[in-house]
Amino acid sequence: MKYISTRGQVEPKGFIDTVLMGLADDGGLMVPEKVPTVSESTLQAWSKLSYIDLFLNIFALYVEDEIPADDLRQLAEKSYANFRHPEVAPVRQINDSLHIMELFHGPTFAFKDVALQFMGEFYSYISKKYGEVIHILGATSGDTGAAAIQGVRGKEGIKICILHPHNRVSKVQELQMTTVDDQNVLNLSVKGNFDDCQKIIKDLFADLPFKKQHHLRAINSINFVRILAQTVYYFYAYFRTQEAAAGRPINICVPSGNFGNIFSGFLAQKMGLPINKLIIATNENNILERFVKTGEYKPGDFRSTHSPSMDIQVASNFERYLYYFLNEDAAKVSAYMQQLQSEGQIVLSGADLEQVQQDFAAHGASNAECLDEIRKYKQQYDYLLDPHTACGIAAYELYNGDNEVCVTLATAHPAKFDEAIILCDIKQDFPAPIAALFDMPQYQTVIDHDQDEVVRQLESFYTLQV
Ligand SMILES: Cc1ncc(COP(=O)(O)O)c(C=O)c1O
Ligand SMILES: N[C@@H](CCOP(=O)(O)O)C(=O)O
Repeated sequence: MKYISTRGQVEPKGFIDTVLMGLADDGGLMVPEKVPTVSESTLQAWSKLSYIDLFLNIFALYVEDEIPADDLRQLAEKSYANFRHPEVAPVRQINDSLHIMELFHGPTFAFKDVALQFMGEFYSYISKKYGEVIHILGATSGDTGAAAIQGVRGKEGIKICILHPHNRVSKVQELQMTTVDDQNVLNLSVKGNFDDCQKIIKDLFADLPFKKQHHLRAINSINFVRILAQTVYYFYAYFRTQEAAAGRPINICVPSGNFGNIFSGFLAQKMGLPINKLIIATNENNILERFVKTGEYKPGDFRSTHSPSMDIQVASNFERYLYYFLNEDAAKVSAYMQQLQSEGQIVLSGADLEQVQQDFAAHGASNAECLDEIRKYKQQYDYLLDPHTACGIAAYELYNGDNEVCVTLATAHPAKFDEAIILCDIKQDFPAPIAALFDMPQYQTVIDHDQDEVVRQLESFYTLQV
């Protein structure tokens, strides 16, 4: 299996080189040269597998012989060993049409752990086996950073620097990142928003001499392995729901920001998983909703909402979708991305827009709707939603048709976002690992939104002996 760039200017690469490259060297995103498809009989066989065995079967199609099967199994087992639920990502039935897949049983209580625990193990393996220097650089609206830091803290041969928007992540997210005192971790709290942080790191990755000199590696969903690891739970969600669905079509509804999570669902669908509808749920930063409803992809004004991890206007995986939408024509993708940069928007209409609407439904929940859903589900089902999942539930309620079943992905534990829960007049108990954070000292450097300052911080971090 080889991987190529959505912009067509990178020589085909193997799996490991693709992971190490992160953002493609031509500014695009890496994708498989050919998406492997699975037959109905394979789906049938996979439907009984444990989470880890399913992971290994899916990864085998993409990694081929680059990582020996025993090594891959060990990496997967280690990655999921410290999840609090034996199933990794259990599915709970809420009522006849709604199932919730809980993706928050990992160490940092958000769905990012599912892929980032594996990435931490994977980078450590590559560093030991091939002597690669791993200097992770990432941007976060709160969850990716916490999960990535947790995945690699204290690991030999790896340093990690995470940029988060100053005062724009929840208190628990901030504490999860900044109470880590390992010498291989640097937290930069940037006076700006997530899009500013993401732009800085993408520009640094695009500076190829800088990237090479400092061995920069990506953990955000620009890295294809993040997408692949997330694909596993779409299969798992589908299989766990099939019996209760009893032949009814199964939709999957996904709280979305950077478009990485839902793109993993799109990939699962391309591989042959018969998901009926993929429903995009966003908040008041509703660029994805506007795109699906009107064909206009245009970053708007940034809004701070009750679901801060989805406060994103520039969704980096949109380019991967565009690539498949444009029938894998890299030249057209480059032209569209050029247009986005020069004109600030991409507009699709007519049959193109109809195609988008066949691929996705989308809803951007208002702040009020988000809180209403939290209150309603607590009252009706005694189930406490986190505000991102609550946006998902609002979209499920709008788009799940009669006689359809929907799995809504619960992307975080409500304890991470108590700011929203308090507004609903609900008092929750914090799980012990979260409660413990409040007594710990914090380590972070607050900086202006300034790429040169990030470079200075990185250069001094990389000279430190850890
Ligand atoms: C809790 C939570 N829900 C949803 C999302 C959106 O996921 P994605 O960025 O992959 O679209 C994020 C972060 O991105 C998140 O942290
Ligand atoms: N919500 C994310 C934003 C970054 O998304 P990623 O999937 O590209 O890592 C976060 O929690 O940081």
